[in-house]
Amino acid sequence: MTGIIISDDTQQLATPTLPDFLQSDLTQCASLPSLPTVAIRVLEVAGYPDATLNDYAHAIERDPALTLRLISLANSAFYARHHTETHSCLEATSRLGLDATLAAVMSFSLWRDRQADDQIQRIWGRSIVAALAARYLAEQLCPDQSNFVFTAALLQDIGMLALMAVYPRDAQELYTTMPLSHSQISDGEHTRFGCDHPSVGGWLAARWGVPASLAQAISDSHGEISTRDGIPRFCLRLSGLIADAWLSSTPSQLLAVLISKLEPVDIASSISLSELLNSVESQLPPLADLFDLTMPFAHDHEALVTQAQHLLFQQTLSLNARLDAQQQEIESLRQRQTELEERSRRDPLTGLANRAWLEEQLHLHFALCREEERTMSVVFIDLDHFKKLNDRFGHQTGDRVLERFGHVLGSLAREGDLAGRYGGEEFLIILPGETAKGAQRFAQRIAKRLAETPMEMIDGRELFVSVSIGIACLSDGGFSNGRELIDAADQSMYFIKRTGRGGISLYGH
Ligand SMILES: Nc1nc2c(ncn2[C@@H]2O[C@H](COP(=O)(O)OP(=O)(O)OP(=O)(O)O)[C@@H](O)[C@H]2O)c(=O)[nH]1
Repeated sequence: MTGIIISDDTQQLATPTLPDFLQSDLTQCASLPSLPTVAIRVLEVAGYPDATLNDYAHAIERDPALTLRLISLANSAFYARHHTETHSCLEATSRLGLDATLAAVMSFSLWRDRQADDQIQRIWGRSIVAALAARYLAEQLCPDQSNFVFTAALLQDIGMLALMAVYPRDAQELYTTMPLSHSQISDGEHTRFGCDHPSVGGWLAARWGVPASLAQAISDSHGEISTRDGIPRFCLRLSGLIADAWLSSTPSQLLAVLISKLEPVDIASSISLSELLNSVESQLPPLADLFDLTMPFAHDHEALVTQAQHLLFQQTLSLNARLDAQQQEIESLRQRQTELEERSRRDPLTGLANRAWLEEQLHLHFALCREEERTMSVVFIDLDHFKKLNDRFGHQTGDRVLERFGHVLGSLAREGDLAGRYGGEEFLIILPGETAKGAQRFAQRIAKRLAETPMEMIDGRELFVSVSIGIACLSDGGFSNGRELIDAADQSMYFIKRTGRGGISLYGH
């Protein structure tokens, strides 16, 4: 038998704190759920480390109605499975165990003087379903804590009773929207009261003087489903969600959500949801009778769980389809972005790199070659007498010549080289790793190709163009940046222009 023992340790657990206004309203509320003297006396007994069952029984026997209820509970199918009938308070208490006795005393006491309106019926209905589910889970996962988990689950919603007493109208509005899940109710409570009912419940329980560990469990009862805060908390929190599903008009949908929440929790794979629901259903009627409750809905559990799994499967399929569609969209956006980036680097007439991309790449290669102590060269090309060509044959012919020249240049550049149009009829080729001699050979190949290849046919006559080429090599000039390298190649090119055009000049040679 496991009892709730108040030790110094448990007393040190944090008492839930509430907003000041709420604490003051709760404290001043005359109709706040309270415990009758007998329940207070039982709590006092629970506080003695060496309290005996006899002490409990004596405290309870002062209230004959309560005693009768406890005896009925002990004789109910839930507790009496393998026992003979109990007739005394002492026998009942020893059969129930201290935790269940305490929970029963408090629940009956709280329940007894309340009008059994629909709302309260639902709150207690949920608590009872949750308590049975919590007990089943705890028996599977942490058997030595099952009484504690049962008690905490049974009392997890007492904060709702307190809020109904203090703010009847607000609570009425909020709770008539039930069946909402309790996480939705908690959101509404936060908006209206600045905190939710589990915190209020924990505060109220602490005020009654229940063991601090129990008050803490009540205030933690609606947290996230994980085993991070321990298995008993996991059972407690899961029990509330099961009760939400049980009471819902669309149980399979809530169960589907629940199954997906349980998927990442390792320990959950050992729980059979349909067995759990069957167990709750078989134990519910006697317990509901004891509380004079209309029994919450009965369900076909096998069908319900299958339906929930089917629903989850469909949701997963449609989620996957949505993810696929999103993935495709992201892929096509990525492609489009790559295309746009590529286009923004190209000269539209020749298809070669544009000036901005040439300069960016030149600075990169310059820095890299210096760092790796490699050389590099740039080749600056200017078409000769291009103005005359335009004037004589027209701008369109000029464009076609530029386009074809760009094609020739592109075909002569090797992998790793970057050929581009620097502006107008000027072209630049970056040759990473290339010496001045190598760059010169490259320039000669261009000149040779131009001498052999007409750039245009005009009235059946071939039109050839010549170019002036300047070359600068990193090893030849003590250059400190890419800009200086281009300027040097440009100067060499102008030397050719000045000395008659159609030639190649190497900077510094
Ligand atoms: N068709 C065409 N012409 C262009 C383009 N860009 C620049 N030009 C022309 O190219 C000509 C360049 O003239 P200049 O700078 O005097 O050079 P040049 O006539 O080649 O003389 P030199 O370089 O001294 O041989 C100008 O008439 C520009 O209008 C273009 O995209 N298409």
